[in-house]
Amino acid sequence: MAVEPLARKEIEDQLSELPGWSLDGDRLVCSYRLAHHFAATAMVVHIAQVQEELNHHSDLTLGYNTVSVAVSTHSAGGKVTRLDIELARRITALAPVHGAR
Ligand SMILES: C[C@H](O)[C@H](O)[C@H]1CNC2=NC(N)=NC(=O)C2=N1
Repeated sequence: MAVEPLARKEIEDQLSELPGWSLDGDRLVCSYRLAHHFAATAMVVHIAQVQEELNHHSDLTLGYNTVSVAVSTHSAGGKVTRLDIELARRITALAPVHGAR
């Protein structure tokens, strides 16, 4: 079943419950800072596990002690859908486990 792009108002409502996340063009983005490189790497692996579970994948960028995430739904023309909101919620929930800020 095709997943539909969310209306701007709906995205903004959802973002109000996703601290640190914002809309950058058509993508939801968030950047985290961690204590050191290994912690950042572990967070990337954790996010990858969740993405495989959801079958929905972000563009993930690993820095020295940073993790940046950008997500949109390819099959919806690169727009934000409920699948992106769900992934953002899951990443937000796992971030504190890694001490990410
Ligand atoms: C075949 C597989 O279901 C698709 O390629 C999935 C995988 N992960 C995906 N991730 C994202 N962000 N958008 C998609 O449309 C998407 N599609």
